[in-house]
Amino acid sequence: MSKQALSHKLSVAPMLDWTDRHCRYFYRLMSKQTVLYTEMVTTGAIIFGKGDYLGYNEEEHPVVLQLGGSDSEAMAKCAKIAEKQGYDEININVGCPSDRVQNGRFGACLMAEPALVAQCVDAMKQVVDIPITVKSRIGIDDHDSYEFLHTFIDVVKEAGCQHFIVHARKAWLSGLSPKQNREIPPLDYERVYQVKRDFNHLDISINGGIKTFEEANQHLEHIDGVMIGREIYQNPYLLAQADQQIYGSNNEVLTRQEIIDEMALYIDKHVNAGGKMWHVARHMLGLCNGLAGAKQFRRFLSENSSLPDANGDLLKRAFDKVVQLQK
Ligand SMILES: Cc1cc2nc3c(=O)[nH]c(=O)nc-3n(C[C@H](O)[C@H](O)[C@H](O)COP(=O)(O)O)c2cc1C
Repeated sequence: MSKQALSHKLSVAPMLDWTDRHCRYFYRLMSKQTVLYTEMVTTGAIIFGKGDYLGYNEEEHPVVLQLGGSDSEAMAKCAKIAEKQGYDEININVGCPSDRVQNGRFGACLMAEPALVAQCVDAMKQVVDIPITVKSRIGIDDHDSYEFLHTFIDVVKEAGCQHFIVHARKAWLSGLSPKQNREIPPLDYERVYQVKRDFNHLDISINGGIKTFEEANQHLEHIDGVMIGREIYQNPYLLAQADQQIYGSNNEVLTRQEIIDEMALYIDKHVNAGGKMWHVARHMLGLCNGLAGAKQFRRFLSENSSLPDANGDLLKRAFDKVVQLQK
């Protein structure tokens, strides 16, 4: 029996070097319902790597592993490992344009090989019960017609992928850095809405340039889910309103002070286990954005979180600077 698909009305995008386990723990404090994606992890790292690439905190559920690869055997092997670890879903990266990723034959270049992506989905579905989903672009390079996107979805859905997250900007596979390719060429939301109209029975999420929950709710009139990346990373306190504003729930909205207190405990645990405060605090620099003292908070953390004795108390002291300015 396949496990139930997650409710993806809102998700935080997979972001390499950003959405690690500490970042996701922080986000989960603020929203119980938003779906969280890991950074992309490659099949090579999981199968041959020495690090703990799949580690996460139990509190993070619902949490999705984003996998990079295109060898169906390796993808199936990793899917099995991830399911055993307790991940709620596995998402295939068909959106990253970087050269490094293209050399490994995964990421956005796979949009040109829908049969290969379908083969991966099929192999993975044969060995796990959790959903297998795909994150893609609307097109790549000169393959930017609606038919190209339609064919991609059509072929991959036949293998049993029921949920597609479409970044509404095409990928340039050469000539632009991945960073530049997150701003150029322009977004085309209408194209993603068209996918939903044509594949009404599939779950379709939209991604790219979404900054507020008002915008998100407008998209949700056309589409099943909204994925937000950079805006949440830069302004994480936005997430504290997500359960109420997106899911219509009565979950309590944590104050920044409550978040600081919880994260101070988490940092102490991490530091006592031999970790570094900065690895957690770096994701929290934007927590006070919009408040007087936000700059001081950011600066104090940046300057002090790498000191050898940095711990949860330092986070509280950083926030005290903000509290003083509110009086
Ligand atoms: C620092 C950074 C790292 C990213 N890493 C990944 C990744 O590992 N996998 C992926 O599918 N997309 C990755 N992306 C793209 C985002 O998931 C998202 O599609 C993109 O930022 C557009 O959404 P946004 O405008 O809401 O940020 C990354 C984006 C950023 C800014």
